[in-house]
Amino acid sequence: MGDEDWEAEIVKPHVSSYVPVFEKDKFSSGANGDTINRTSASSGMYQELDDGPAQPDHFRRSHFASGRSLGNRGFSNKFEEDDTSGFLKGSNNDCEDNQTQNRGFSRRGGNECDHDDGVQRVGGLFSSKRTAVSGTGNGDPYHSRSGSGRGRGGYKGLNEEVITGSGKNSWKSEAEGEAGDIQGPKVTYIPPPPPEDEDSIFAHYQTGINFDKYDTILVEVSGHDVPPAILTFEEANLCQTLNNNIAKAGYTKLTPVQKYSIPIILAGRDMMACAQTGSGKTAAFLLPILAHMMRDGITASRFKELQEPECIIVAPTRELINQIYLEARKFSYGTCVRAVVIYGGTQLGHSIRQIVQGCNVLCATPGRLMDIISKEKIGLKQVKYLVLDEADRMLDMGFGPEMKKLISCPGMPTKEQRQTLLFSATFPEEIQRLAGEFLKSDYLFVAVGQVGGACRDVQQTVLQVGQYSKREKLVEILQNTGDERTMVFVETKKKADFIATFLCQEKVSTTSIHGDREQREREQALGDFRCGKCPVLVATSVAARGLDIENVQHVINFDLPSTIDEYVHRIGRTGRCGNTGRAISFFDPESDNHLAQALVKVLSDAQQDVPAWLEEIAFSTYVSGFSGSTRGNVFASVDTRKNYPSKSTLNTAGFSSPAPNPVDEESWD
Ligand SMILES: Nc1ncnc2c1ncn2[C@@H]1O[C@H](COP(=O)(O)OP(=O)(O)OP(=O)(O)O)[C@@H](O)[C@H]1O
Repeated sequence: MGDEDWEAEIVKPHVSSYVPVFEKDKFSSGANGDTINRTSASSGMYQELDDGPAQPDHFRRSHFASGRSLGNRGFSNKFEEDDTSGFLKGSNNDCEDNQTQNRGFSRRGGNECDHDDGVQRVGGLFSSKRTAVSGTGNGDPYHSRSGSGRGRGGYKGLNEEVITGSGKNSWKSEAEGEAGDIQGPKVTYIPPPPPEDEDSIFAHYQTGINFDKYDTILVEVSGHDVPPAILTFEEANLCQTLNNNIAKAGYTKLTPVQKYSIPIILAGRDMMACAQTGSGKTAAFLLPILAHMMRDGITASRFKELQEPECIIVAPTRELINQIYLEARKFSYGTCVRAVVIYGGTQLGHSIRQIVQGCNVLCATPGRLMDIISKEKIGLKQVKYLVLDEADRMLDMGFGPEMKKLISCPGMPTKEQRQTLLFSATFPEEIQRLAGEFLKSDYLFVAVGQVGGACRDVQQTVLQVGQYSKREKLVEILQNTGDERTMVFVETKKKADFIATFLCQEKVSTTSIHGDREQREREQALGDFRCGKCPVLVATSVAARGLDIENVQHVINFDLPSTIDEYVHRIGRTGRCGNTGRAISFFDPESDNHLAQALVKVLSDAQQDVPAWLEEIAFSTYVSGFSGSTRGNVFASVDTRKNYPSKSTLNTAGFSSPAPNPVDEESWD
């Protein structure tokens, strides 16, 4: 029995959902009832303030307060003092908190993801036990990564785990943690079931004014024997129930990635697809998979001793996998296919209970998936479809090893026997090369153009703002945006709490999401943001990818991310599905110069204004041979394979009349 007494949990009826783990230690504040866990790993700001008797009352009162009147409160308040005593000092720690200073490949994807299940586990076939490898450069990029950021939910940095509570952060290797001295708390959170009524299941937001402009996007498909694209849902020849569900979801027209991916998947081909944020990649893989499952006549049965899902979908964060599950549930509504979601930060027994009720499509975060497999709660023999959403993230050093373990699990069909589908808005070359291990050699690569990967429906602005002026600028911007739903991205978990608190003090109704918050708090925060109760969400990169939230009009990069790909994902939280949005980024020349060149490329590719000062910085920090990750090409990402034929078309044209290839020739041969 591991840390979580899941067997007992299965037989015992639950007393209640929402069982807080640290009830005593929580303080709750503000009208929305949001809470901050004092014992969480984010020891910085909160513990400093909590521990001392001099904690200002207004801090407690204002945190997550509701109401919004951005008066001229100025900045000469308690937080000014904190600038030097707490936050700014702390922010240096913060930077170490989550990250190595390496800004390259090893940090791709930002600082947070969901490796863990909230408890530390030892032993077992797929135990979380990992060897901390201190060195890099052994030739295998996967070997130099950390295992799971365990404990409280976040990615703690490569090979390291932050031990808090001593007043300053110290570093500890994972191997030490494995010895058992950092036992995570037992996770008891049971997420509330999603609403079951049809209206809620099919609730959707409207496509935007630029939805039809998708028709002018260039698409390139490379590989042999490419199935022709379809132009309408009817051409996909899906069964009636699926068609009904598509109609109820409000889909009348295919997006480009759907036009190309659906026939490829229906033809049984492996594929890697890169398409801009918010352009419908989820339905692009769900619909053909469900169509095949319906054709093959599978039925979920709670009476099977061992559940053997036909489809496994993995994604890097809990909130994203939950969203994918809701899409799967929507499209499979009224069919015999049952989708299940399991993710970390929730009670393991709850995950198992969901599975044993019947599971055809298993949506999972990697940590929880490997746990369930190690406990032999699912069999893998029937897996016909394996989907990696945010595939570049799933294959990087953070999750890649977990994914490698997954495909070599006992019973898992080989890549020749299953269909593997990789989707993302970004796909760096080095990750594409790693992906070969997962895909059949004749996989197809679909690149749905949007220059540099940033969505053109997002109006991008970059402002030069030094570290010390950022808060003032943030408030100034929020004063002008009224109640617009805004996501504010910061680089560290502690800073997320700090800025959320600061904004609440400024009477901006704000909540925050990051990996040190309990899962219940994360879901509450997202819920409050989604429904507009808190129109501002301060987030770390844990919310950068995939989240599809109605009416996010605005993304602010309070801190720029370390990679340009992460920037593309973050700003993609707005301007989705033909809607327009705005992104404002604070560029601090003290820390962000390494991004200048890539930013100039992304901005100019998306036909945005490029500030002269940014061009100057880019020029002065010029790195020869830079192509902006996989950029330097009209497509977000290009197929790195050589000698594969490719065709690019306007996506309305199928493959019959290829448009002139706008791609520089050396990239496509
Ligand atoms: N054909 C369609 N017609 C109308 N709405 C659609 C269509 N396809 C997808 N959508 C909607 O567009 C929104 C964005 O889709 P989705 O989340 O799949 O984008 P994505 O490409 O996966 O984005 P990201 O790269 O950020 O993960 C969703 O609300 C989805 O329901």
